[in-house]
Amino acid sequence: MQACIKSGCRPSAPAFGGRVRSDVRRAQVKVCASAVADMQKKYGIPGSVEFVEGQGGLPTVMLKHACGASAQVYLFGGAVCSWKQASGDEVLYVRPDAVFDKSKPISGGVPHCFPQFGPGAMQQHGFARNLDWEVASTSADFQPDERDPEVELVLSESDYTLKMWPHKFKAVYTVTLHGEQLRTDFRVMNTGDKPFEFTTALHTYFEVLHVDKAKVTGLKGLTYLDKSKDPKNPAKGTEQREAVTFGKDLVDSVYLAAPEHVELEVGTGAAVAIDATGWEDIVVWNPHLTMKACYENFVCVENAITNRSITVQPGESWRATTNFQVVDVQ
Ligand SMILES: O=P(O)(O)OC[C@H]1O[C@@H](O)[C@H](O)[C@@H](O)[C@@H]1O
Repeated sequence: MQACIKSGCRPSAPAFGGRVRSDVRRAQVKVCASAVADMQKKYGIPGSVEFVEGQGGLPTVMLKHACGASAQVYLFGGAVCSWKQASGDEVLYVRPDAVFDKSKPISGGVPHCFPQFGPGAMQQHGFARNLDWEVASTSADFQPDERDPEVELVLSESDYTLKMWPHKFKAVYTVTLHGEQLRTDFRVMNTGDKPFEFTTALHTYFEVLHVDKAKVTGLKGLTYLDKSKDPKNPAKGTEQREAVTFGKDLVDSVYLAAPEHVELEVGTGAAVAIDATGWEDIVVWNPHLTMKACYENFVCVENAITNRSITVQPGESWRATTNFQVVDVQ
């Protein structure tokens, strides 16, 4: 039997919020409706991959697995904003202050931090979560006996990105549903003629029953940088606890050279197992009272490259994958 994220359930809070000026919104929705229809015609796969308008009329792609699981990906930011189990239970979290008018990144789901995790020279977390990604392809192949719906998104340099980061690149992000598992594959290619460097993360927001009950396991013994007091001069330490806990204060730590498998217990008896390749660090973040309205409901566990920059030579690429799965707490 599949583990259920909400066993020991509570009613979930509405995931999406935010207001957009109505005239802006009407214009945006009109443009978007025809763009979405075009995408559906070109890339839609009946029953598996469907292009629909999301919040604020933004284009999204819905991945639907035969088991009943689904994922919704916004082209703005290339952000997975919903991942539901076959039961219909949501695993990710979108903050109530999230806006869907492109005035800022969507605060929630799985935003990209690229080409900078931050703090640093450019805007916090870079530009990839502020831009429209393009659909490169979709598929729904048997893997092996059911179809795995998949979308491949791409982001390349533009005048906007070149001003901040003077490099030619192609970022390719593939999101797949394999049964109830959510899989991501992120590749960064250097399409220019000089090497470049970047840091990056998948800034994943997970819904928890209550932050007091949430725990991240698998980090014991690791060196961490605690950014909660001074992000520019983090305090270094070694994690002594079997589980990182939350709810008493701001938690904002980067765990270096993290293992490929960590788990977030969400407080219901279920956990999200995160299996990664290519990522090196894990960032654990909960804003505590700096976000009074919602901090009790989520924890971010972020696969990241933060402590050193990745260098990619011209014509070469870097790659990292994640596999998210709901499991029962052992
Ligand atoms: O940009 P967002 O989604 O509000 O997230 C901000 C937080 O993102 C986390 O990744 C950082 O570790 C925190 O330091 C930062 O405050």
